[in-house]
Amino acid sequence: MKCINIASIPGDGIGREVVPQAERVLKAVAEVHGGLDFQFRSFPWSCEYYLEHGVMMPEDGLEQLKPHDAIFLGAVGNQHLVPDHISLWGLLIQIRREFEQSINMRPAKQLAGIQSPLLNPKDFDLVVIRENSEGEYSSIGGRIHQNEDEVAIQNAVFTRKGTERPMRYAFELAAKRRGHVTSATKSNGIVYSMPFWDQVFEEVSQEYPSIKTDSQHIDALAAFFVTKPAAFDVIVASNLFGDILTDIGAAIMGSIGIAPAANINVNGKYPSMFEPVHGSAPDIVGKGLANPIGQIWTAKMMLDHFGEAELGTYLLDAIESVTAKGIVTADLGGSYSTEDVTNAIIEEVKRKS
Ligand SMILES: NC(=O)C1=CN([C@@H]2O[C@H](COP(=O)(O)OP(=O)(O)OC[C@H]3O[C@@H](n4cnc5c(N)ncnc54)[C@H](O)[C@@H]3O)[C@@H](O)[C@H]2O)C=CC1
Ligand SMILES: CC(=O)C(=O)O
Ligand SMILES: [K+]
Ligand SMILES: [Mn+2]
Repeated sequence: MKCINIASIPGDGIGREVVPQAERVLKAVAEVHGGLDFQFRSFPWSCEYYLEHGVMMPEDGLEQLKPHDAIFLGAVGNQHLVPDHISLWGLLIQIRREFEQSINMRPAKQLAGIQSPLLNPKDFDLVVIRENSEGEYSSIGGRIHQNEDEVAIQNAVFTRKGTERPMRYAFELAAKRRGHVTSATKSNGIVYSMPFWDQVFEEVSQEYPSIKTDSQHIDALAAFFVTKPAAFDVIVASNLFGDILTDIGAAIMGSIGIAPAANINVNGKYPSMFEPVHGSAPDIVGKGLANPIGQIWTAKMMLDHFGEAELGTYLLDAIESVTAKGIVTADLGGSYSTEDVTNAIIEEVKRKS
Protein backbone atom coordinates (compact mmCIF):
# COMPACT_ATOMS: atom_id res chain seq x y z
CA MET A 1 0.00 0.00 0.00
CA LYS A 2 1.39 3.38 -1.07
CA CYS A 3 0.40 5.91 1.61
CA ILE A 4 0.51 9.63 0.84
CA ASN A 5 0.53 11.94 3.87
CA ILE A 6 -1.17 15.22 3.21
CA ALA A 7 -1.25 18.36 5.34
CA SER A 8 -4.64 19.98 4.75
CA ILE A 9 -5.07 23.69 5.29
CA PRO A 10 -8.69 24.56 4.43
CA GLY A 11 -7.95 28.18 5.44
CA ASP A 12 -10.75 30.72 5.15
CA GLY A 13 -14.19 31.12 3.62
CA ILE A 14 -15.12 28.57 0.97
CA GLY A 15 -11.71 26.90 1.43
CA ARG A 16 -13.36 25.17 4.37
CA GLU A 17 -16.24 24.04 2.17
CA VAL A 18 -14.32 22.70 -0.82
CA VAL A 19 -11.28 21.10 0.85
CA PRO A 20 -13.27 18.48 2.83
CA GLN A 21 -15.25 17.66 -0.34
CA ALA A 22 -12.09 17.18 -2.40
CA GLU A 23 -10.69 14.95 0.37
CA ARG A 24 -13.78 12.74 0.03
CA VAL A 25 -13.11 12.47 -3.70
CA LEU A 26 -9.46 11.55 -3.11
CA LYS A 27 -10.53 8.84 -0.67
CA ALA A 28 -12.89 7.44 -3.33
CA VAL A 29 -10.15 7.53 -5.96
CA ALA A 30 -7.79 5.69 -3.59
CA GLU A 31 -10.42 3.00 -3.01
CA VAL A 32 -10.81 2.47 -6.74
CA HIS A 33 -7.03 2.19 -7.10
CA GLY A 34 -6.78 -0.33 -4.27
CA GLY A 35 -3.07 0.09 -3.60
CA LEU A 36 -3.10 3.72 -2.57
CA ASP A 37 -4.14 5.57 0.55
CA PHE A 38 -4.31 9.23 1.58
CA GLN A 39 -3.87 10.29 5.18
CA PHE A 40 -4.99 13.84 5.86
CA ARG A 41 -3.92 15.92 8.83
CA SER A 42 -5.90 19.14 9.03
CA PHE A 43 -4.41 22.41 10.26
CA PRO A 44 -6.78 25.20 11.45
CA TRP A 45 -4.56 28.08 10.31
CA SER A 46 -6.72 30.93 9.04
CA CYS A 47 -7.83 34.49 9.80
CA GLU A 48 -9.85 33.23 12.76
CA TYR A 49 -6.74 31.50 14.07
CA TYR A 50 -4.98 34.87 13.72
CA LEU A 51 -7.60 36.66 15.82
CA GLU A 52 -7.09 34.11 18.56
CA HIS A 53 -3.30 33.75 18.42
CA GLY A 54 -1.99 36.91 16.75
CA VAL A 55 -0.30 34.87 14.00
CA MET A 56 -1.57 33.04 10.90
CA MET A 57 0.32 29.91 11.90
CA PRO A 58 2.44 28.94 14.91
CA GLU A 59 6.13 29.73 15.00
CA ASP A 60 6.98 26.12 14.17
CA GLY A 61 4.22 25.91 11.54
CA LEU A 62 6.59 25.20 8.67
CA GLU A 63 8.32 22.51 10.75
CA GLN A 64 4.92 20.90 11.33
CA LEU A 65 4.16 20.91 7.60
CA LYS A 66 7.55 19.75 6.42
CA PRO A 67 7.27 15.99 7.06
CA HIS A 68 4.19 15.72 4.82
CA ASP A 69 4.32 14.55 1.22
CA ALA A 70 2.22 17.50 0.07
CA ILE A 71 0.09 20.38 1.30
CA PHE A 72 -3.53 20.66 0.17
CA LEU A 73 -4.77 24.20 0.70
CA GLY A 74 -8.12 25.88 0.08
CA ALA A 75 -7.83 29.65 0.28
CA VAL A 76 -6.49 32.28 2.64
CA GLY A 77 -7.99 35.69 3.34
CA ASN A 78 -10.88 37.42 5.03
CA GLN A 79 -10.58 41.18 4.66
CA HIS A 80 -13.25 41.71 7.34
CA LEU A 81 -11.07 40.07 9.97
CA VAL A 82 -7.44 40.62 8.90
CA PRO A 83 -5.88 42.84 6.20
CA ASP A 84 -5.09 40.67 3.15
CA HIS A 85 -1.39 41.50 3.05
CA ILE A 86 -1.02 40.21 6.61
CA SER A 87 -3.06 37.02 6.18
CA LEU A 88 -1.64 36.01 2.80
CA TRP A 89 1.96 36.79 3.68
CA GLY A 90 1.60 35.10 7.07
CA LEU A 91 0.53 31.78 5.60
CA LEU A 92 0.10 31.21 1.87
CA ILE A 93 2.98 33.26 0.54
CA GLN A 94 5.24 32.28 3.40
CA ILE A 95 4.76 28.60 2.57
CA ARG A 96 5.40 29.27 -1.14
CA ARG A 97 8.62 31.14 -0.29
CA GLU A 98 10.05 29.10 2.55
CA PHE A 99 9.31 25.78 0.85
CA GLU A 100 10.89 27.07 -2.36
CA GLN A 101 7.76 26.41 -4.40
CA SER A 102 9.18 28.41 -7.25
CA ILE A 103 6.74 27.25 -9.93
CA ASN A 104 3.02 27.87 -10.00
CA MET A 105 1.44 25.71 -12.70
CA ARG A 106 -2.07 26.68 -13.77
CA PRO A 107 -3.78 24.89 -16.66
CA ALA A 108 -6.87 26.26 -18.41
CA LYS A 109 -8.94 24.34 -20.91
CA GLN A 110 -12.52 23.67 -21.83
CA LEU A 111 -14.41 21.00 -19.92
CA ALA A 112 -17.32 19.12 -21.48
CA GLY A 113 -20.67 20.78 -20.91
CA ILE A 114 -19.23 24.03 -19.55
CA GLN A 115 -20.03 27.13 -21.52
CA SER A 116 -17.15 29.56 -21.99
CA PRO A 117 -18.22 33.21 -21.96
CA LEU A 118 -16.37 33.46 -25.30
CA LEU A 119 -18.47 33.06 -28.43
CA ASN A 120 -15.87 31.01 -30.23
CA PRO A 121 -13.34 29.55 -27.74
CA LYS A 122 -12.16 26.83 -30.21
CA ASP A 123 -11.16 24.21 -27.63
CA PHE A 124 -8.28 26.09 -26.09
CA ASP A 125 -5.90 24.10 -23.88
CA LEU A 126 -3.10 26.10 -22.28
CA VAL A 127 -0.89 26.09 -19.19
CA VAL A 128 0.49 29.16 -17.48
CA ILE A 129 3.78 28.70 -15.65
CA ARG A 130 3.89 31.51 -13.15
CA GLU A 131 7.09 32.46 -11.33
CA ASN A 132 6.13 31.93 -7.71
CA SER A 133 8.91 33.07 -5.43
CA GLU A 134 9.97 36.62 -6.28
CA GLY A 135 9.23 39.25 -8.93
CA GLU A 136 6.66 41.90 -8.15
CA TYR A 137 5.58 40.02 -5.00
CA SER A 138 8.66 40.78 -2.93
CA SER A 139 8.63 42.34 0.49
CA ILE A 140 11.31 44.86 -0.34
CA GLY A 141 10.46 48.50 0.03
CA GLY A 142 8.81 50.60 2.65
CA ARG A 143 6.55 53.47 3.57
CA ILE A 144 7.74 56.79 4.95
CA HIS A 145 6.36 60.22 5.88
CA GLN A 146 2.76 61.22 6.47
CA ASN A 147 -0.16 62.81 4.67
CA GLU A 148 0.75 64.78 1.54
CA ASP A 149 4.42 63.77 1.90
CA GLU A 150 3.62 60.08 2.19
CA VAL A 151 5.75 57.73 0.05
CA ALA A 152 5.40 54.03 -0.71
CA ILE A 153 8.22 52.18 -2.45
CA GLN A 154 7.77 48.62 -3.72
CA ASN A 155 10.69 46.88 -5.39
CA ALA A 156 10.42 43.98 -7.80
CA VAL A 157 13.15 41.35 -7.59
CA PHE A 158 14.26 39.31 -10.60
CA THR A 159 17.20 36.98 -9.98
CA ARG A 160 18.78 34.96 -12.76
CA LYS A 161 17.97 31.66 -11.00
CA GLY A 162 14.41 32.75 -10.25
CA THR A 163 13.91 33.83 -13.85
CA GLU A 164 15.48 30.78 -15.50
CA ARG A 165 13.59 28.29 -13.33
CA PRO A 166 10.03 28.85 -14.59
CA MET A 167 11.34 29.26 -18.14
CA ARG A 168 13.10 25.87 -18.10
CA TYR A 169 10.01 24.35 -16.54
CA ALA A 170 7.88 25.85 -19.32
CA PHE A 171 10.18 24.51 -22.07
CA GLU A 172 10.26 21.01 -20.53
CA LEU A 173 6.47 21.05 -20.28
CA ALA A 174 6.01 22.33 -23.84
CA ALA A 175 8.20 19.46 -25.10
CA LYS A 176 5.56 17.06 -23.73
CA ARG A 177 2.71 19.14 -25.19
CA ARG A 178 2.45 21.08 -28.44
CA GLY A 179 5.99 22.46 -28.37
CA HIS A 180 5.32 26.19 -28.04
CA VAL A 181 6.28 28.63 -25.27
CA THR A 182 5.05 32.21 -25.07
CA SER A 183 6.84 34.64 -22.78
CA ALA A 184 4.83 37.36 -21.07
CA THR A 185 6.87 40.55 -21.04
CA LYS A 186 6.46 44.29 -20.63
CA SER A 187 9.87 45.50 -21.72
CA ASN A 188 8.33 48.55 -23.37
CA GLY A 189 7.32 49.93 -19.96
CA ILE A 190 9.38 48.24 -17.26
CA VAL A 191 12.89 49.15 -18.24
CA TYR A 192 15.21 46.97 -16.12
CA SER A 193 13.54 43.76 -15.06
CA MET A 194 11.65 43.04 -18.28
CA PRO A 195 14.54 43.50 -20.74
CA PHE A 196 16.43 41.16 -18.36
CA TRP A 197 13.48 38.73 -18.49
CA ASP A 198 13.54 38.88 -22.33
CA GLN A 199 17.30 38.28 -22.42
CA VAL A 200 17.08 35.25 -20.12
CA PHE A 201 14.16 33.89 -22.16
CA GLU A 202 16.21 34.22 -25.32
CA GLU A 203 19.19 32.45 -23.68
CA VAL A 204 17.14 29.62 -22.20
CA SER A 205 15.31 29.12 -25.51
CA GLN A 206 18.68 28.33 -27.16
CA GLU A 207 18.81 25.15 -25.06
CA TYR A 208 15.51 23.99 -26.56
CA PRO A 209 15.89 24.41 -30.32
CA SER A 210 12.88 22.23 -31.13
CA ILE A 211 10.47 24.43 -29.16
CA LYS A 212 8.81 27.34 -30.94
CA THR A 213 8.78 30.59 -28.99
CA ASP A 214 7.23 33.99 -29.03
CA SER A 215 7.12 36.93 -26.70
CA GLN A 216 4.09 39.15 -26.07
CA HIS A 217 3.59 42.24 -23.97
CA ILE A 218 1.31 41.40 -21.08
CA ASP A 219 -1.39 43.91 -22.07
CA ALA A 220 -1.71 42.44 -25.56
CA LEU A 221 -1.40 38.91 -24.20
CA ALA A 222 -4.25 39.50 -21.75
CA ALA A 223 -6.39 40.60 -24.69
CA PHE A 224 -5.32 37.55 -26.77
CA PHE A 225 -6.43 35.27 -23.91
CA VAL A 226 -9.90 36.64 -24.66
CA THR A 227 -9.76 36.88 -28.44
CA LYS A 228 -7.72 33.77 -29.38
CA PRO A 229 -6.87 31.51 -26.40
CA ALA A 230 -6.48 28.49 -28.70
CA ALA A 231 -3.30 30.07 -30.06
CA PHE A 232 -1.42 29.29 -26.82
CA ASP A 233 0.27 26.18 -25.48
CA VAL A 234 2.56 27.06 -22.54
CA ILE A 235 2.92 30.62 -21.28
CA VAL A 236 5.69 31.66 -18.88
CA ALA A 237 5.05 34.76 -16.79
CA SER A 238 6.31 36.68 -13.80
CA ASN A 239 4.50 36.42 -10.47
CA LEU A 240 2.11 39.36 -11.02
CA PHE A 241 1.53 38.82 -14.74
CA GLY A 242 0.89 35.11 -14.13
CA ASP A 243 -1.51 35.89 -11.31
CA ILE A 244 -3.61 38.13 -13.53
CA LEU A 245 -3.41 35.93 -16.64
CA THR A 246 -4.62 32.89 -14.72
CA ASP A 247 -7.75 34.64 -13.49
CA ILE A 248 -8.47 35.39 -17.16
CA GLY A 249 -7.70 31.75 -17.97
CA ALA A 250 -10.21 30.74 -15.30
CA ALA A 251 -12.82 33.19 -16.58
CA ILE A 252 -12.66 31.91 -20.15
CA MET A 253 -13.07 28.35 -18.90
CA GLY A 254 -16.41 29.45 -17.51
CA SER A 255 -15.68 30.19 -13.85
CA ILE A 256 -12.84 30.83 -11.49
CA GLY A 257 -14.46 28.13 -9.36
CA ILE A 258 -13.06 25.35 -11.56
CA ALA A 259 -9.47 26.53 -12.07
CA PRO A 260 -6.74 24.33 -10.52
CA ALA A 261 -3.17 25.13 -9.52
CA ALA A 262 0.00 23.57 -8.16
CA ASN A 263 2.82 25.31 -6.29
CA ILE A 264 5.74 23.11 -7.12
CA ASN A 265 8.97 22.66 -5.21
CA VAL A 266 11.39 21.57 -7.92
CA ASN A 267 14.46 20.81 -5.77
CA GLY A 268 12.74 18.12 -3.71
CA LYS A 269 13.71 19.73 -0.40
CA TYR A 270 10.18 20.55 0.72
CA PRO A 271 6.63 19.47 -0.02
CA SER A 272 4.73 21.04 -2.91
CA MET A 273 1.40 22.72 -2.27
CA PHE A 274 -1.81 22.22 -4.20
CA GLU A 275 -4.53 24.89 -4.09
CA PRO A 276 -7.08 26.17 -6.59
CA VAL A 277 -6.68 29.54 -8.30
CA HIS A 278 -9.66 31.07 -6.51
CA GLY A 279 -9.70 32.79 -3.13
CA SER A 280 -11.98 32.47 -0.12
CA ALA A 281 -15.01 34.00 -1.92
CA PRO A 282 -16.55 35.78 1.10
CA ASP A 283 -19.55 36.78 -1.04
CA ILE A 284 -20.84 33.20 -1.31
CA VAL A 285 -19.55 31.60 1.88
CA GLY A 286 -21.89 29.37 3.92
CA LYS A 287 -24.51 28.97 1.17
CA GLY A 288 -23.48 25.71 -0.47
CA LEU A 289 -22.74 27.68 -3.65
CA ALA A 290 -18.98 27.09 -3.80
CA ASN A 291 -17.93 25.15 -6.87
CA PRO A 292 -15.77 22.25 -5.64
CA ILE A 293 -14.29 21.48 -9.08
CA GLY A 294 -11.32 23.85 -8.72
CA GLN A 295 -10.27 22.02 -5.56
CA ILE A 296 -11.00 18.58 -7.06
CA TRP A 297 -9.13 19.30 -10.29
CA THR A 298 -6.29 20.52 -8.04
CA ALA A 299 -6.39 17.09 -6.37
CA LYS A 300 -5.93 15.64 -9.87
CA MET A 301 -2.75 17.72 -10.25
CA MET A 302 -1.59 16.28 -6.93
CA LEU A 303 -2.14 12.74 -8.28
CA ASP A 304 -0.06 13.64 -11.36
CA HIS A 305 2.65 14.97 -9.06
CA PHE A 306 2.83 11.63 -7.22
CA GLY A 307 3.32 9.73 -10.49
CA GLU A 308 -0.34 8.68 -10.68
CA ALA A 309 -1.10 10.44 -13.95
CA GLU A 310 -3.38 7.66 -15.13
CA LEU A 311 -5.46 8.03 -11.98
CA GLY A 312 -5.37 11.79 -12.47
CA THR A 313 -6.81 11.45 -15.96
CA TYR A 314 -9.40 9.06 -14.59
CA LEU A 315 -10.46 11.70 -12.05
CA LEU A 316 -10.62 14.49 -14.64
CA ASP A 317 -12.74 12.22 -16.85
CA ALA A 318 -15.11 11.71 -13.91
CA ILE A 319 -15.32 15.48 -13.40
CA GLU A 320 -16.11 15.97 -17.09
CA SER A 321 -18.78 13.27 -17.07
CA VAL A 322 -20.51 15.26 -14.33
CA THR A 323 -20.15 18.67 -16.00
CA ALA A 324 -21.35 17.15 -19.29
CA LYS A 325 -24.58 16.15 -17.55
CA GLY A 326 -25.10 19.73 -16.36
CA ILE A 327 -24.60 18.86 -12.69
CA VAL A 328 -22.95 22.16 -11.81
CA THR A 329 -23.09 24.96 -9.23
CA ALA A 330 -24.64 28.42 -9.70
CA ASP A 331 -21.43 30.07 -10.98
CA LEU A 332 -21.82 27.80 -14.04
CA GLY A 333 -25.54 28.43 -14.33
CA GLY A 334 -26.61 25.31 -12.44
CA SER A 335 -28.64 24.82 -9.29
CA TYR A 336 -26.63 22.06 -7.63
CA SER A 337 -24.83 22.52 -4.32
CA THR A 338 -21.16 22.00 -3.48
CA GLU A 339 -22.04 18.65 -2.00
CA ASP A 340 -24.33 17.57 -4.89
CA VAL A 341 -21.54 18.12 -7.40
CA THR A 342 -19.03 16.29 -5.20
CA ASN A 343 -21.41 13.37 -4.70
CA ALA A 344 -21.95 13.13 -8.45
CA ILE A 345 -18.18 13.08 -9.06
CA ILE A 346 -17.68 10.39 -6.39
CA GLU A 347 -20.46 8.31 -7.95
CA GLU A 348 -18.80 8.68 -11.33
CA VAL A 349 -15.40 7.70 -9.88
CA LYS A 350 -16.94 4.53 -8.41
CA ARG A 351 -19.10 3.76 -11.45
CA LYS A 352 -16.18 3.84 -13.85
CA SER A 353 -14.11 1.39 -11.84
N1 LIG B 1 -4.55 31.67 -3.18
C1 LIG B 1 -5.38 32.20 -2.32
O1 LIG B 1 -5.57 31.70 -1.22
C2 LIG B 1 -6.11 33.43 -2.72
C3 LIG B 1 -6.71 34.18 -1.75
N2 LIG B 1 -7.44 35.28 -2.11
C4 LIG B 1 -8.11 35.99 -1.01
O2 LIG B 1 -9.49 35.62 -1.00
C5 LIG B 1 -10.28 36.72 -0.59
C6 LIG B 1 -11.33 37.06 -1.64
O3 LIG B 1 -10.66 37.50 -2.82
P1 LIG B 1 -11.37 37.85 -4.19
O4 LIG B 1 -10.52 38.84 -4.85
O5 LIG B 1 -12.80 38.14 -3.94
O6 LIG B 1 -11.25 36.52 -5.09
P2 LIG B 1 -12.06 35.15 -5.02
O7 LIG B 1 -11.41 34.22 -5.97
O8 LIG B 1 -12.22 34.68 -3.64
O9 LIG B 1 -13.53 35.53 -5.60
C7 LIG B 1 -13.74 36.20 -6.84
C8 LIG B 1 -15.16 35.89 -7.34
O10 LIG B 1 -15.21 34.53 -7.79
C9 LIG B 1 -16.19 33.81 -7.08
N3 LIG B 1 -15.66 32.48 -6.74
C10 LIG B 1 -14.40 32.20 -6.32
N4 LIG B 1 -14.26 30.89 -6.10
C11 LIG B 1 -15.44 30.32 -6.38
C12 LIG B 1 -15.93 28.97 -6.33
N5 LIG B 1 -15.16 27.94 -5.97
N6 LIG B 1 -17.21 28.75 -6.70
C13 LIG B 1 -18.01 29.76 -7.09
N7 LIG B 1 -17.60 31.04 -7.16
C14 LIG B 1 -16.34 31.33 -6.81
C15 LIG B 1 -16.45 34.61 -5.81
O11 LIG B 1 -17.74 34.35 -5.31
C16 LIG B 1 -16.22 36.03 -6.27
O12 LIG B 1 -17.40 36.54 -6.84
C17 LIG B 1 -9.30 37.86 -0.33
O13 LIG B 1 -8.99 37.84 1.04
C18 LIG B 1 -8.10 37.49 -1.17
O14 LIG B 1 -6.90 38.06 -0.74
C19 LIG B 1 -7.64 35.63 -3.40
C20 LIG B 1 -7.07 34.90 -4.41
C21 LIG B 1 -6.25 33.76 -4.15
C1 LIG C 1 -2.91 35.41 -4.04
C2 LIG C 1 -3.43 35.14 -5.37
O1 LIG C 1 -4.22 35.90 -5.91
C3 LIG C 1 -3.01 33.97 -6.06
O2 LIG C 1 -2.19 33.24 -5.54
O3 LIG C 1 -3.46 33.71 -7.16
K1 LIG D 1 -6.46 29.28 -3.43
MN1 LIG E 1 -4.71 35.22 -7.94
